[in-house]
Amino acid sequence: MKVASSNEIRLLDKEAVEKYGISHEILMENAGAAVARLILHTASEEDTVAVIAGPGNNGGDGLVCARHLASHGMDVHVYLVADPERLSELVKKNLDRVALANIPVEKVTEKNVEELQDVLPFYDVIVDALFGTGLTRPLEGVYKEAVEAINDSGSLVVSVDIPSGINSDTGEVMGTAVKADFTVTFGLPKIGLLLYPGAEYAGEILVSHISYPRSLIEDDRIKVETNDPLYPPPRQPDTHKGDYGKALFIAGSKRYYGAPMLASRSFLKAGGGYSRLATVSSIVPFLAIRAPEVVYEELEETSSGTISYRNLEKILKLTEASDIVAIGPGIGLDDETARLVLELIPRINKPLIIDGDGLTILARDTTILSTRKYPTVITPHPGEMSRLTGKPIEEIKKSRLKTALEVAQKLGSYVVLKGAHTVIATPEGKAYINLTGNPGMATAGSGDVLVGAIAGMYGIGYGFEEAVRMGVFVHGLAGDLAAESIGMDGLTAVSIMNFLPRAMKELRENFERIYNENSLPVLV
Ligand SMILES: NC(=O)C1=CN([C@@H]2O[C@H](COP(=O)(O)OP(=O)(O)OC[C@H]3O[C@@H](n4cnc5c(N)ncnc54)[C@H](OP(=O)(O)O)[C@@H]3O)[C@@H](O)[C@H]2O)[C@H](O)CC1
Ligand SMILES: [K+]
Repeated sequence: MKVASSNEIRLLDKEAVEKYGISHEILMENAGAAVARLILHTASEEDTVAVIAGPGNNGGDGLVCARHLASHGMDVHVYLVADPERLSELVKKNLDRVALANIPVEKVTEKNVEELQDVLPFYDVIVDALFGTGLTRPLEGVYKEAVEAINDSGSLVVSVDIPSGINSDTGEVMGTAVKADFTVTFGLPKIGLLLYPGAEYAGEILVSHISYPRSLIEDDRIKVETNDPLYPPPRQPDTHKGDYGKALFIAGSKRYYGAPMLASRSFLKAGGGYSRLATVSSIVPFLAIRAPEVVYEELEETSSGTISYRNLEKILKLTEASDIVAIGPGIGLDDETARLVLELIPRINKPLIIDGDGLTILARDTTILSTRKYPTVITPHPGEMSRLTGKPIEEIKKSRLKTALEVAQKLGSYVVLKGAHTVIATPEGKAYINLTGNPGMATAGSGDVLVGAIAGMYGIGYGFEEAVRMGVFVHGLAGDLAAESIGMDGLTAVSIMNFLPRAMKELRENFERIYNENSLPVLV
């Protein structure tokens, strides 16, 4: 499903009216009715409802909702946090309709806003219709106090379009924000609902298309989408291991032999066919015990136990017999090894995954990617992204989508910026926000399993972009299945790896359910 910025949704809003003859009044009526429908599905008709309406169209949606709930016999009160004289004509029209339907309306100002703290707890349901995509600055004064009263109420909170106070483009909290149980968002989901902390404040998100024409919902001008799963390519019956991809992992060192094991083994667990690990000879005997199904290529090592530059030609030869190559997990930062990595990246004539220390080394000279003729994906966590861009981590965490898109464009590479939620950006300027995964996956080695999962998706036959997307999707799904089975606390990278087969089985056998459980529900 497409995910819109506030500007894009305003553009779609404008085109719905100007190109498709759908008036703002119809859009607002559908929006308010959608929120009412959710409440009628969720609460009981005996419940009492407080609608907190703000000064703009978000408030207007709230007023429409109030009218629909009242017509179902619910006990509804409107608290108008706005100057009625400054309302737009359409919002004023809906305020008049509310008054004409004898729905009590109380004006909230600085003088009486603190009373909300006392009265809101008596309502079963609170509709947060203060601000939506028109929020332009941090909430202060009466609005801030209204939000805090909503959050302190203990009632069921339903936010209209976006929790008031959440920035619809970045997910940032602007001063303060409503913590909703549900958010009904209109037209298309907003980016700020899918990026933290907005994603946490939104509660359960439901989308209502409010009669937007399908062409607007699927408009290619909108470059961000949720990372919805794609059905896996069929596994042919008469196959041999080579059919599911031959992957080469250039990884590991005397100090880090967990990473190469996790990456090369996850490739097989995700369905890949033939996994080769080129690593320092001193750790091969240990790895061979833990991962006997991986084929090992022993490499000469430096005095610090990392892969020596002397292996350059041998490694290039190995890449020729591979379908996809991954470089970096646990490879270390030894100067000689770094020189080898910088020499290999432009000369590996295969699709390439660069991860871990390989990214820290790449940060020394990202221009080497520009000569590559084959697709590349980099899989940084925010710290590695900070080294690649020179931007502070805090800034990256606040602008994950923008940073991923910028770097993908600049490096001509796919970017997987890990974290909640992981963002995938393409060199063509598209982005996917992944919805699988859970906090338990923030564990050492999780990224190494992701490398193997991406390579495995390519191995089973997805195209490169699809393999990157689906690697992220199944990695998160495996983490979710693992958490379901053993809880989040004890979730380790090995647990995630061991649930990759189950994730693939679920994907093949219960695709519809997996799809529905991991994409945004449309409110009907
Ligand atoms: N997308 C659609 O198809 C539909 C959207 N609808 C609803 O419309 C809102 C967006 O409505 P809008 O009127 O643009 O803005 P808001 O209602 O979110 O905000 C109202 C005004 O509040 C002012 N503002 C902004 N930030 C603050 C602040 N921190 N403190 C005080 N006031 C603030 C701002 O006006 P200013 O002139 O003061 O800047 C806003 O304009 C969308 O979210 C949907 O709910 C349609 O109703 C249905 C279709
Ligand atoms: K809102």
